[in-house]
Amino acid sequence: MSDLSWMPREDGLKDHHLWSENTFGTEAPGVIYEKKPILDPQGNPVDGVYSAWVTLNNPKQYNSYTTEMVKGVIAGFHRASADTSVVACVFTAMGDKAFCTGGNTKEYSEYYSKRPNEYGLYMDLFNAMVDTILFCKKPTICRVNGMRVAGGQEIGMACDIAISSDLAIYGQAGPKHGSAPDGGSSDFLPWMLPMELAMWNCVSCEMWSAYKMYRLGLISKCVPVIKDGDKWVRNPTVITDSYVADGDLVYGEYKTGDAAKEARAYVKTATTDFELLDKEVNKILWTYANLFPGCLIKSVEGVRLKKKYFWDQAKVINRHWLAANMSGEAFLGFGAFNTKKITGTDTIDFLEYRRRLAAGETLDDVLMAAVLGKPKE
Ligand SMILES: CC(C)(COP(=O)(O)OP(=O)(O)OC[C@H]1O[C@@H](n2cnc3c(N)ncnc32)[C@H](O)[C@@H]1OP(=O)(O)O)[C@@H](O)C(=O)NCCC(=O)NCCSC(=O)C1=CCCCC1=O
Repeated sequence: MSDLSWMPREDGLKDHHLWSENTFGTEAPGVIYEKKPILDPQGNPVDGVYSAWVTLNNPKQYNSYTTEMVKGVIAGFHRASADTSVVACVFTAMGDKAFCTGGNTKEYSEYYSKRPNEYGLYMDLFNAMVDTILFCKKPTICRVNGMRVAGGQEIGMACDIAISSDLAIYGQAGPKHGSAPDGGSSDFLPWMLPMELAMWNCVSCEMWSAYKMYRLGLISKCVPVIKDGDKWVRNPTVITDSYVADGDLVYGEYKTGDAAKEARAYVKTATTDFELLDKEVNKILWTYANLFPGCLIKSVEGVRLKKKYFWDQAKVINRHWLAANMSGEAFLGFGAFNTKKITGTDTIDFLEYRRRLAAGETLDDVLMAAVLGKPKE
């Protein structure tokens, strides 16, 4: 007897989503979740297969993520993961300035500093955000629409592939503003850049151009977004027309002097258009759509495993250090950045801080007041 109709079976689709659509919204600050049809190479939408877009929406604060937004990102990647009609998940942000500049420094300074237990709970959410990106059962693409800095760099690197606007800058901010790049950068950067460059990028807080990161292999592609009439203009603040000058590598380095001033002035008033960025994203989505979904995600996760290796080892102990640090250097660093309009300076007096530590002073309010800026008259 070959008919199995006698076996009891349950029909229909189960709902595997953990969060409702209410986690998302279109009001800033927030996270937008959208499903968009996959486009064929001619730009025509195809039936029944989608990309999921998770969009950080806090452009006034350079798309830094608030606590609520962290929850939105977790929900977004989980929703994409559990939706079989989704081919891949695109992680991007609103506007043309920033993809994300990390944790919200206003929240860090005004709420989390001097509240280490609260920040520990926040870090549990932050870690879950990186975990959910790395767990997503769909390939993930970071569509870098602008600067990718600090925690923004970390959640961006958690994605499988990055396609970038050529106006974007990349770097860390922690050691300057009171934290350590422990939300993924100290784990991912040494895989993705040569070790010495990973070290310098992690600690120096220098901002490197998208072209430099393209040259170094941190990102897959970097495209122009300035449109002058019908002409695309590559970021004029960066050297892109030569590789070597005077025996040194120059491709991707910033121009200096008058050339830099002129280029910066041009960029300030230029019109941006993300058509080429979206074309690149669509090309990748189309490639994915035409692969076996099971074999594709197994291959992706096989590579991700290596990224996860160091992240998984350090994320829990890092959470505890970051929580404790909220009572010390984070109070100073994020406090200085958050009060820059009041004091006129966005960092502490590092040298005075070092002198006082060397003299064995306690880290009390007297020391803190001595190294922070003062309200302007
Ligand atoms: C270098 C910058 C990214 C860009 O500098 P610049 O181009 O000069 O712009 P600004 O004038 O500084 O910024 C424009 C306005 O945006 C506000 N802004 C920018 N970033 C943030 C942020 N992260 N949170 C809140 N608001 C932000 C800025 O205040 C301006 O507002 P205004 O009202 O004055 O117009 C520079 O902006 C910069 O360094 N930003 C701070 C980066 C930072 O320190 N991020 C947090 C690092 S820590 C972190 O992300 C972590 C993640 C997980 C693990 C632990 C951890 O610490």
